[in-house]
Amino acid sequence: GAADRAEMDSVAQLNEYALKKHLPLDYKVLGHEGPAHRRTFTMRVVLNERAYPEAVGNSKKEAKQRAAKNALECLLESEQQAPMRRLSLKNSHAEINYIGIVNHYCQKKGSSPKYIEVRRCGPPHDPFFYKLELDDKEYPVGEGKTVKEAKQTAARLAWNDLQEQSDWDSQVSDISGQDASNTHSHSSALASLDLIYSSYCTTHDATTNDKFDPLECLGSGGFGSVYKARQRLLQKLYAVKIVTCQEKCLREVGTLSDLQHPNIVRYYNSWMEDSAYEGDTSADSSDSAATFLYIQMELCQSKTLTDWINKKNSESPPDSKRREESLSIARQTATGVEYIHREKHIHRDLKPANILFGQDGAVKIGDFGLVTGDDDDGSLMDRTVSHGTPTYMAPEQVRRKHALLTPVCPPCFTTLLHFLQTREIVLDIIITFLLSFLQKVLIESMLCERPEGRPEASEVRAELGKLSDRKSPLESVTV
Ligand SMILES: Nc1ncnc2c1ncn2[C@@H]1O[C@H](COP(=O)(O)OP(=O)(O)OP(=O)(O)O)[C@@H](O)[C@H]1O
Repeated sequence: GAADRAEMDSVAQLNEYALKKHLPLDYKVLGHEGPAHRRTFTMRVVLNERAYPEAVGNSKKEAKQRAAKNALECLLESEQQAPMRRLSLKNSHAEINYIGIVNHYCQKKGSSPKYIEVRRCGPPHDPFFYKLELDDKEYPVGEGKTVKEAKQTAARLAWNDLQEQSDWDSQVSDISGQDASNTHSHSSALASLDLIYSSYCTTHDATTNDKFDPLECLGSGGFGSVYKARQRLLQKLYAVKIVTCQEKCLREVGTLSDLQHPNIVRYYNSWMEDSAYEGDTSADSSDSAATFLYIQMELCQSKTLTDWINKKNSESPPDSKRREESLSIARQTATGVEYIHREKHIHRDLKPANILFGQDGAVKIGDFGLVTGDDDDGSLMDRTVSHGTPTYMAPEQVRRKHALLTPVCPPCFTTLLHFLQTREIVLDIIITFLLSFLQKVLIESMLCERPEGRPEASEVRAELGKLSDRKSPLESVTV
């Protein structure tokens, strides 16, 4: 009836949406139940590598229609949650000025790119083919409806190859004549950011207002760099993370777009360029040579909790407010972790370097690159083992390496954060402060090797709340 038609429309609508946005769309059968004549099927939509809520139907067709409906509802909801825009995979090859990027690279390298027409035959509407020659090396042939488009494609393919080269970083730093490779890669990346943004924003109406001026590089991680950038229209400051797109980064974006909490770095938008999709949603994903993933986030202060701890440790005499501030940071972190767990995620790399502070000083948990779902397949140990940073791993993961922990752990307060590893806490702290009996009990319980023996993040938060109402032995002596 009408309901069926509505559901039919859902499949059609979702197909249309995916086609228009060039997003890979897949329907996964999760299982079936019951005898053959009364069998029910469970299915879910996976759109652009994102899984949507599952749906049950009396036939595969029905389950598919309902799954499409669920996905559409989620998409609609996320569209309405501006500015929390979800990852949108835009087929922006044509919008990114790869010729400009390659030119910029060549300029720095002191070499000149040559675009060579490969073959041109048939009637005038036939495509053009160009390849880029650089330093006597030829890069893959690019195709386009116009000469410009073919050259852009050739530049993109060359740019992808150039980045794959094992000596990519050193090449870029060598050409600058600077020994600090980082400095140069940063300025080069800043220029690329500017180029990419300029060309991207002038041609893509959805992001016309999102033009950014890159201001400075805030730091680099294993997968890319984070820049302070000013949105031109509103003159607002953001942090923009640019990464060569990998699974870890997509996971980070996927998670951040799900989470909205005062103690979690706020995500605003992200976009990527992926050469696997040329409007062909059935493209083989193994063929995907992703280039850049941009993640627009709230701009936090440049100092992390690591810096905070180091500063406090260097103060003499010790800061009398330290205990109070420590408890407040730990409480806010616990609140953030409680929320992450409630949303069925596990951070897996919680450590002072990944705890930032917002402009107002509030704690902001960041770097969700190792995040995992707590309903994923596999045991907790399987999912957490060999992930994270050894000093901050959960106790059961490092039980044979306790000797490592105590001396290596940053002194004082920091270990109060360890409970954050999926209820698992590592240790320490005890060294620096004269902790009250309650504090000791709390920390010891958080250090329990059995995950089930450790308190939930919510319990830790509550205990920390109680502790912050008490005066420390140190304070009672000094006051
Ligand atoms: N939203 C932000 N605001 C301000 N600075 C940030 C923000 N996000 C990250 N940074 C800073 O940028 C630097 C690089 O961060 P990034 O997340 O890329 O790497 P990482 O966490 O150091 O390493 P990896 O990604 O390899 O785990 C870090 O010093 C971090 O403090």
